Amino acid sequence: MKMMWRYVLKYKLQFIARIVTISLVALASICFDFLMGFIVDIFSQGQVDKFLPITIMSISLIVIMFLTEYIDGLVMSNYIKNTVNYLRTDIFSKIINKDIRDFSLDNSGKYISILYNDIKIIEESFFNNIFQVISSFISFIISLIVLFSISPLIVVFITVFGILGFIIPNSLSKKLILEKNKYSTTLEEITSVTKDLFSGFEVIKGFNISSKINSVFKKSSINVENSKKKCSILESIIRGFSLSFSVTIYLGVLLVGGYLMYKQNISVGTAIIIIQLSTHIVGPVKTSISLINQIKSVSLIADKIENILENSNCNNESTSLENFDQSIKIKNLSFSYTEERRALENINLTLEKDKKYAIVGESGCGKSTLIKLLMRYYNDYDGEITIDNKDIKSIYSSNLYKNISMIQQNVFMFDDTIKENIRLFSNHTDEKVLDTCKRAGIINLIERLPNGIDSLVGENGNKLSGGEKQRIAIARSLINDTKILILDESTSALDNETAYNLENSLLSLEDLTLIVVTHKLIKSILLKYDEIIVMKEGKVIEKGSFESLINLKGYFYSLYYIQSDELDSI
Ligand SMILES: Nc1ncnc2c1ncn2[C@@H]1O[C@H](COP(=O)(O)OP(=O)(O)OP(=O)(O)O)[C@@H](O)[C@H]1O
Repeated sequence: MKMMWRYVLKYKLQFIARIVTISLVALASICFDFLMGFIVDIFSQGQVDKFLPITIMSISLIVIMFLTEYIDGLVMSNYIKNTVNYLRTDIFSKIINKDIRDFSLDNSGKYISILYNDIKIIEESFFNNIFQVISSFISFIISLIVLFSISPLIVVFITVFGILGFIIPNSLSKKLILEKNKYSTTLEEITSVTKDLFSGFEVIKGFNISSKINSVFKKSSINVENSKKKCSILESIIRGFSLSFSVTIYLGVLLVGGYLMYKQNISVGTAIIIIQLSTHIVGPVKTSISLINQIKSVSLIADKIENILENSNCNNESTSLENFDQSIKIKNLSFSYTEERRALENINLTLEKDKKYAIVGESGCGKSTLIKLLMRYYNDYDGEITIDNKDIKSIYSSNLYKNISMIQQNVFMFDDTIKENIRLFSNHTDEKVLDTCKRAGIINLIERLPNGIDSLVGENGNKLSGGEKQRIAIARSLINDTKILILDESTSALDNETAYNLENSLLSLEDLTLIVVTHKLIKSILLKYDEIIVMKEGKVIEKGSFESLINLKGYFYSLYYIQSDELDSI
């Protein structure tokens, strides 16, 4: 909850300004009560000479009430705009700065739900209500002081019933807090489910499972509505209690005021002022209980957001790496995703600058995991990875990712132009983008498109083929003159000829350290690698040139034999 108060007070001046403006609105409304009393007294006592001044006062008050209400609205909308925007962008940046392990602990639908559903609940139940409570409190105190000066008896009566009216509904608030939290969880679930179902649209159609999917969605939707219904019922019980107590107070004040007037202790005008002021006491007692409960109900949501945003890894970046000059060294590297099984075990490797490495092995042997650690996707491994003798954990991200980049099997495309997808919103010129397109082998595609590099790729590149997306991803790395390029099955979507040409051209780039994870064991390509790293069950079991591994007649030999008909010709 502390986190929420930090956001509430982020724009302190605007917060204070809003308190001032709501106080003015409350004061203007109390002035109106007095004015009503004065007007009644003037006429009941026949003071005609005061008619003109009271008319002028009335007109002035109308103008003041309009202005205070208008200024208060302006101040409030400004405050909410800035605070909610700050809250949302801050949460977004915390999510985006998570490391991959932390990020993948939660379904991305949860993050989306925080950014939209939870923030909406927080805006409505927390930010708006805080000011309403403050406003009610100000009206309550002023009215109470004024009433006390008129009749202490009325104040005693109000205080007793006010306290009772506060305590009883308040005891229901804990239940409401829990229900609100459940409601937020069901919203999260439905967002995750919807996101997953839409992502799998093609599978749903292809396997004709629309009706089953409808029932999955219906179940989530029913959960949301049931949970919302429980919250509404609880809120109406709380409102019912508040209403009963406030009506009791209101009627009690009326009776005492009427009695005082009957005894001629007070004038008719003063009786009207008492009745009017009591509405400023009853109103706040009635509303602030449910407002305070709504504010409290946000506390569990706030705690949940805080937990989700917590980052288990602290940032240790303190070393610069302007250029990659020597080698990457991996020493005694072990890593597990889960406690049950090691994905990598005691890996020792040296990858020298400008050399070309192929990593091979059966599916699930740990190839992708190894390169994810090289990319620093995960930090919690045993052993050490250094680049030019600098621990990669300590290298500034900006330096690390300037020197090293990776292209994966599934290429992510922004819903933007080919140009922006290649230069990733940096300042490279069109000429440079086109030149890179040539090197990555997509210039033919670009020339066919009416808008060239300014053509839109569609949501996640759905206007492009898998092979085109992979070539755009390669161009994305080449444009930044990356020193170390890692390909994780990146040519899998290309036809054999294109894949061969692309890999060949990357292998011929002299100032590039190339690390390629591959399943395709093609002799003519493998011969060009300086070293082939062979993995099995999380370990590096063989390494060397193609010739030496074949001569070894070990694991690589059998892998190659299974895949290749060429063996006889070696
Ligand atoms: N995020 C994850 N959580 C838990 N286990 C994982 C995760 N990613 C991979 N693994 C497991 O770690 C092991 C190594 O996976 P990895 O993806 O590195 O294999 P790979 O050799 O690249 O396989 P492939 O050639 O099929 O891509 C596998 O047993 C896999 O199931």
